[in-house]
Amino acid sequence: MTDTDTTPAREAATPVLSARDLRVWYGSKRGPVAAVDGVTFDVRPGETLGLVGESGCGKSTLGRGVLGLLPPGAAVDGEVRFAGRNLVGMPAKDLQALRGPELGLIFQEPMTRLNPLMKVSDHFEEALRTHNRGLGKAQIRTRALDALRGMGIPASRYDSYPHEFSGGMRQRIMIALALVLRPAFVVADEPTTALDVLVEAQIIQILADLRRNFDTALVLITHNLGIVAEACDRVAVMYAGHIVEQGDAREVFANPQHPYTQELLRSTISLGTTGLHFIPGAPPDLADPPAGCRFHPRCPKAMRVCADEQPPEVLLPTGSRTTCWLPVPDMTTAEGRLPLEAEEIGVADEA
Ligand SMILES: Nc1ncnc2c1ncn2[C@@H]1O[C@H](COP(=O)(O)OP(=O)(O)OP(=O)(O)O)[C@@H](O)[C@H]1O
Repeated sequence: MTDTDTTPAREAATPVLSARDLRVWYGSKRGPVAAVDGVTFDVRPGETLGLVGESGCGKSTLGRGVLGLLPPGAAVDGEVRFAGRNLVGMPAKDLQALRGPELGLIFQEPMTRLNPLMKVSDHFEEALRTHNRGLGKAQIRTRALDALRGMGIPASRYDSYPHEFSGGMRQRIMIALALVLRPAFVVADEPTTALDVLVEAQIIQILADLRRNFDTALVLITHNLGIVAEACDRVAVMYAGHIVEQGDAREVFANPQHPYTQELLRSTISLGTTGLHFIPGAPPDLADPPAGCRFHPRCPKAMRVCADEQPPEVLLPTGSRTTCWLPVPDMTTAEGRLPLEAEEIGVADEA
């Protein structure tokens, strides 16, 4: 396959958001936790980038770091280009002004984001008034009801309180609230985790409509590889603070290059699953990650070089990128390519 075979027209569009060498640390008793450690990616208009990886690999930190929504005590470095400006280091007031009308975030716990004392209508009025001062009450109502209808919430519930809705409905209200401002870029962090599969399918459909209708660029953080296969144009696979593989979602799923992606895909349950596969061991402590490739202690294809040196990022003919020594035989010695025995890396017992 050539580059052009797998490159959609969208690839040519200027990215809405570009992250370059983004790093985020948290302070901890054990020293700094490098939760995002040198991450680079682009998201283009109307594109959905799925961000996947095991728990604790830094997905939420990346999503929040991009939007400047990190807790106190977190440090961030690198560049996040959006509308010609770098969001990293931008004054809080300027960032606050971009959030909502330009940058949106959909969280996974709606009840903690909706004010129990405010009706749904109050939430919409507050969001729209803050960012569209010229809108009258009737216009606000029309915009809000349109957004709610799109989420399957009837107009008759406009004046209800959050506790009067089911969990799935509250999540849809939250999404409507984030989308009513039509932001150019949205991070959706596990937006469907707590929901049943029918509501989940509905929300994924709504997110797809959103990018089709408004060209919204979306980063979708999820544990569910099925959702990525169905709803994402591109996928980025995160392991221990790094993106280890990224590319066209269909290409990566059909032809995963990084052993971590291969293992992650093997661990997924499907109708054809005959036995359960899991990846031995656990992601490393990010306050003290292993030298070389961070996946090497768990990698079934690890070589000596993987334990010693960080792998380079390799651009593959398909347009995918992988950070792995396997595709670069000419960059290491024959000895470096000898297989690494499990006992040499201390995971023999766990495996
Ligand atoms: N506020 C914090 N203070 C200190 N460490 C944190 C904080 N938030 C996250 N971490 C650490 O940063 C690392 C990445 O966490 P993060 O929540 O970003 O991962 P994740 O891939 O989104 O996980 P999950 O899928 O479970 O949400 C973990 O080691 C976590 O313990």
